[in-house]
Amino acid sequence: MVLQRVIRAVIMGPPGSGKGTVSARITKSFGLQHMSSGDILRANIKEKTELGLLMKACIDQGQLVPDDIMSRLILNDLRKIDNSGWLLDGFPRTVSQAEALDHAFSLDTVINLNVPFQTIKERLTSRWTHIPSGRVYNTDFNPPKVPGLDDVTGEPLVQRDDDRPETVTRRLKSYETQTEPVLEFYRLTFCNTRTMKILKKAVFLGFSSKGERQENIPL
Ligand SMILES: Nc1nc2c(ncn2[C@@H]2O[C@H](COP(=O)(O)OP(=O)(O)O)[C@@H](O)[C@H]2O)c(=O)[nH]1
Ligand SMILES: Nc1ncnc2c1ncn2[C@@H]1O[C@H](COP(=O)(O)OP(=O)(O)O)[C@@H](O)[C@H]1O
Repeated sequence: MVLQRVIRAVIMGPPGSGKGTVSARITKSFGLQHMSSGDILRANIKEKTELGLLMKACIDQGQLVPDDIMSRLILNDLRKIDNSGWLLDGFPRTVSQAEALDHAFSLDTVINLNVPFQTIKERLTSRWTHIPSGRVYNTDFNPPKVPGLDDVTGEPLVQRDDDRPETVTRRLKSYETQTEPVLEFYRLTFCNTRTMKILKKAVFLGFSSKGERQENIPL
């Protein structure tokens, strides 16, 4: 099904909660463009751009890229694709980024994946990624057809440097302190300033601890 009107949506959730996996399904079903901040940063690292070289150490250590750099990068890219609908994955990660996005675009929906940290730690140790496309696999949940190779291109899969257990712990901590407040920001923004029409459309999606069940919880 391809939607006729432009939909602007954000998908949130801790690292490893399944944002990339779920985004691929949503964007295919609804004809939206998928924009992943992590994929954009990893493409810059792979191509050894100035930004990629500067940000690699920060990302490998599980720290967030500075807000001003990130907001400029993502908002510029969004403006280029804004004539079609989009689903934003990995941005905003701080309240400051959410405010920058809010000044530039009006969102229709925020989706939140609620997955316990212990489940995330297990998932990330078995995550394998095809860096050029951002496709992700999992040796338990959705293994590639040929072990170690991407289903579409046949190119090798890698384990991300920042999926090491000690870095994952740091990223989850940063999620708690810097990103969870963004959920509250959206609860307040949607409740206070949007019209009832928009409010009715806004949903939070909840997933069970195993990530399989789905609930629609109106804001
Ligand atoms: N068991 C299980 N694994 C999942 C599910 N969704 C994603 N995964 C796996 O968990 C890992 C993290 O998912 P990913 O989409 O990369 O998460 P992101 O970091 O939030 O974008 C990957 O190895 C996925 O294959 C799910 O619903 N159940
Ligand atoms: N919006 C953002 N603000 C700051 N840093 C970001 C942002 N998006 C991605 N990054 C950096 O890139 C890393 C990987 O991001 P991402 O691929 O979204 O990982 P995951 O979904 O596994 O958390 C983050 O840990 C962080 O260092």
